[in-house]
Amino acid sequence: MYRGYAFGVDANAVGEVVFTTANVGYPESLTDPSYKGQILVFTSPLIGNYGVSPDQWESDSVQVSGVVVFDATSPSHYTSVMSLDEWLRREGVPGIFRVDTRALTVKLREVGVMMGAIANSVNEAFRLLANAPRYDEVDFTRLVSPKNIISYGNDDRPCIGIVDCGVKMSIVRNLLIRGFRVVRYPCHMWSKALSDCDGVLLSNGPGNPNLLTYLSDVVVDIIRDRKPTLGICLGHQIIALGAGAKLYKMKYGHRAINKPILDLARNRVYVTTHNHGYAVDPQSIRNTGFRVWAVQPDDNTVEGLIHERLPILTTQFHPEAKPGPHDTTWVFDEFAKMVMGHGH
Ligand SMILES: NC(=O)CC[C@H](N)C(=O)O
Repeated sequence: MYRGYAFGVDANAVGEVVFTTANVGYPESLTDPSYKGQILVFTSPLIGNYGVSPDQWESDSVQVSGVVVFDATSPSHYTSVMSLDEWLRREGVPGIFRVDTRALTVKLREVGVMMGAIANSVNEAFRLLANAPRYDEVDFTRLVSPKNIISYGNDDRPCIGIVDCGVKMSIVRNLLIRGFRVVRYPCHMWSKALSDCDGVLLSNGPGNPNLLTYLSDVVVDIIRDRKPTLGICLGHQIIALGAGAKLYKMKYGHRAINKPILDLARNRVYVTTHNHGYAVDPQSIRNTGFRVWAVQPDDNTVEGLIHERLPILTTQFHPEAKPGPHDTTWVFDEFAKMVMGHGH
C-alpha cells in the first residue's frame, strides 16, 4: 500500500501497475492506446511541467486507467491549454501524487508487474482487486480498435492498410509524410486491409497478444500474398506468433524513451522508445522463416524480425518514437521501399 493525494477525477481505478522511465512525453504516453487497462507510474518525479496540448495526443482520449506520480506540477509553457490535473478530470481518469514512486518502482522490478488499485480506502482497494479480471485475460485490443474504416490522404496514392489494434497517430503521420494514403481497419477486418491495400501495417496495441486468435491467420495470408508488411510492437508479436514462434511475459517490461537496441545487420546502436510487457522467445524463431535483426543489449530481448525471403519487417520498439528519439524513423523509409517494390 502506498499513500498519496488524489488529483484528476475523483474516482477509483484498477489495472496492471507498470512503470515508465520516460522523463518527458507524458501527454503522448497517456494517450497511447497500448496502455489500455494499465495504471501508469512515472519514475520521473515532476510530471505536468509543460502542461497539455492536443497536438501531443496519440489518440483522442487518455487511455490509461490511472496515473501515479511523485508530483503533479502546474504547467508553465506557451503551448499548454490545460494542466495535467484538469485534463485527467475532463477525461475521467484518477491520479495519485506524492507517492514514493522510487519505492514502488523497486517493488515492481523485484516482484514483477501486478494488478493494483487507486482507491480512498484499503477495503475499497481490495474489493476492486477481488472483482477485477486479470490484465492478461482481457482482450483490450477490441476496446481500442476503431469501429469503422478511417481513411487519410489522396485516393491516387499507394495505400497502406493498418490492421488497427490501437494505432498511435504518429504511425499514421509517418506514413502520410512518405506519400501514402492510409486506411485504418478494425482489426477483425484484417483481410480487407490485405485485399485493398499495397502494403499492410500491423499496429501497436494493448494487452496479451496470445488472446488475439482472430488475428492468427493474418500472417498466413500475408506470407501467401507476399504482402509488404511492417509490424510494430503488438504487430511484431502477432507476426511472430503467426509464424509459429512463442511469446513470454516479461517481469516488468520495457517502458522508456532511452532503450538502446543493437542492429545486428548494420552493427549499430540506436536509442529508441519502448512500451511492451511481452516479448518473443528467441529460441522459438528457428525454422519460422524469420531472423532476428535487432536485440536489446541489456537483456537480449528480441527487438526486430525480418523475413528471410519476403518483404516483412518487424520492430518490438517504436520507430515513430513520440515520445522519444527519432533514431529509427528510417524503418518507415525501409517499409516504403518494400511497398514500392524495391526494398528487402
Ligand atoms: N506497445 C505495444 O504494442 C504493446 C504490445 C503488448 N501489449 C505488450 O505489452 O507487449
